[in-house]
Amino acid sequence: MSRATSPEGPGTTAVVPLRDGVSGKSRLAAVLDAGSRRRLVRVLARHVVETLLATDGIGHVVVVTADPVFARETLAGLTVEVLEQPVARPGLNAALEHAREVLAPRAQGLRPGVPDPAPGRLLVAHADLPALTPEDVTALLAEPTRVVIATDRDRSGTNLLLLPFEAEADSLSAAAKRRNLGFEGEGDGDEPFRFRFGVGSLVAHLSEAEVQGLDVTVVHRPGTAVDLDTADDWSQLPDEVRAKVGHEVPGLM
Ligand SMILES: Nc1nc2c(ncn2[C@@H]2O[C@H](COP(=O)(O)OP(=O)(O)OP(=O)(O)O)[C@@H](O)[C@H]2O)c(=O)[nH]1
Ligand SMILES: C=C(OP(=O)(O)O)C(=O)O
Repeated sequence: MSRATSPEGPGTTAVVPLRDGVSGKSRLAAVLDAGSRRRLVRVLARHVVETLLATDGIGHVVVVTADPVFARETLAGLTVEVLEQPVARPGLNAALEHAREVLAPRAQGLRPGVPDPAPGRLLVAHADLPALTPEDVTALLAEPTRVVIATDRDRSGTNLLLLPFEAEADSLSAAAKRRNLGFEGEGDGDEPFRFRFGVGSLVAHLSEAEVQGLDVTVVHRPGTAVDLDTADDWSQLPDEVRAKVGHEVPGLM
């Protein structure tokens, strides 16, 4: 069941990055034609957004995409905000930076005057997690650390990432730590947590948390670990999840 969400409501803001309906799921091209891949992207994105909407503690769900028409069609009927990724900022990490820049000022004003035990948190959730449940999301939100990473099946990637909206007060020292660690192209301070999704993103995000002085928990749960990118991922899903997704995308069975 969907809960009503609004930018003014309490809770964590969830951001779901979503590609267009044409270029995604390329690693399944050998087993699925373009129409079926598009259908799959839609089915998975709806599942993730519905799961987030059904989770207590998620106050607002935002999808960031370069293809808002596809996203709106895909998510028709769901209480979700579609945020357009600027053409000048291509790629997954840039999409998330854009979303954070738009959403952070709103998050700061979520509940003026009301003490919040976990103010201004952002949850990034990939749009291709077929086994994700509200219980999984609740478990992430309940972790006591400021950063929570739900890793993927082989424990090298990041499928969900929970973090504070804002850079820590000591972000000047964060910039210095980055330079000490030999990261290139660093600024002078006031830098937020850098999104580093891509190959090896678990280690990259752990390094980023260290640079920011943020404590971190790594979570590995059946519902958060399988992002559906390959035929092998598909084979690892529980039977009931495969039956449900396979019913909607017949080419997968
Ligand atoms: N807004 C946005 N989302 C992206 C972009 N690239 C990937 N995503 C989303 O980020 C999440 C992880 O994507 P990936 O698994 O890396 O890519 P994919 O398109 O699902 O699959 P592949 O084509 O096999 O890489 C999914 O929710 C994608 O829809 C991008 O450039 N912009
Ligand atoms: C983007 C990532 O993974 P994938 O491309 O496998 O979805 C990641 O784990 O950071």
